[in-house]
Amino acid sequence: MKKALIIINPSSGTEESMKYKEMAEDLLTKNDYQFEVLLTEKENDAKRYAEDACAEEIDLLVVMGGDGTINEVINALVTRENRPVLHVVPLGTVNNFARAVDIPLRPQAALQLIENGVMKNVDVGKVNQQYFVNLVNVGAIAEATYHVTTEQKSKLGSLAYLLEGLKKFREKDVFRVAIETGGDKVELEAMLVLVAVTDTFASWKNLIKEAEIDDGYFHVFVIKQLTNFEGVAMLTKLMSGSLKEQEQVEYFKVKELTITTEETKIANVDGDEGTATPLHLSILPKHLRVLTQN
Ligand SMILES: Nc1ncnc2c1ncn2[C@@H]1O[C@H](COP(=O)(O)OP(=O)(O)OP(=O)(O)O)[C@@H](O)[C@H]1O
Repeated sequence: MKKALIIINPSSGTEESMKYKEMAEDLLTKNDYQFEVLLTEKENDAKRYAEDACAEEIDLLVVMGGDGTINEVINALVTRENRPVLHVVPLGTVNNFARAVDIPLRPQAALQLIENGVMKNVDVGKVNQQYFVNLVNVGAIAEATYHVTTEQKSKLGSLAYLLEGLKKFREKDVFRVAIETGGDKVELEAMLVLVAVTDTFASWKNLIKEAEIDDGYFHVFVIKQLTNFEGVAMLTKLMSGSLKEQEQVEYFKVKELTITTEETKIANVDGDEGTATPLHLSILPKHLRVLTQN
């Protein structure tokens, strides 16, 4: 019999996870899995459970939660030899990972992947000692994230970040940044540096149309100082997926890079405060197996 583990964060999103627990159990039983269910109670529980699952050579790891929970699990899986297939049931408010990998956003539909999902190998980014599957950013949006309250987040979802980010843009917080890649070094004045693995940003898919989750590259955007008018134009470009065509944007497509800022800046890694500059980034191509739709 195949072995599975279900990890549930009962506090994620609208807290409806228990409704889906039984559905997952039924589907796993029907598909010849022997399984266990573990509920998280606090930060790092999901990470610990996922590490144990690797040690026990589990075949399938079902994770029900938001991006925070998924991020913990991914950080547990990436360094292990025996990595189970990851199956995500999105229960968060933003669900960037599910959007990026084309996992249905309706939990009932996502659960069906146990039966009819296909396996996709996806890239993972490494930044200093941390791993990420979506986006690292330094500057306005990174700082905005810390000012968004839980209440704003549950009311406005990803829009809350965008609004706080725009406020920061208006404050014109510019910093000097050096981007080094393969022996080349570029120095720029920036308001925001984005390093994307996927095409999804703040819950919108196709915003970074250059990026494919399995192309083996980072897509790096350095957004230079903008006037208010340019800021609006840039947002429009961003919404149409053509950010790199904006004059105030420098774009790099690379497998590894180092980002150094004049003063230490905190980088936001997949939605959470992550690590401080300098950032050393490298891509692990097609490193994780994830269940997605046909
Ligand atoms: N039982 C629990 N009660 C409260 N917090 C928990 C519990 N279990 C885990 N956590 C914490 O909740 C954090 C965030 O959860 P998660 O990202 O899955 O949901 P979310 O915040 O609703 O989703 P999103 O990030 O999309 O808004 C986890 O990183 C963990 O620290």
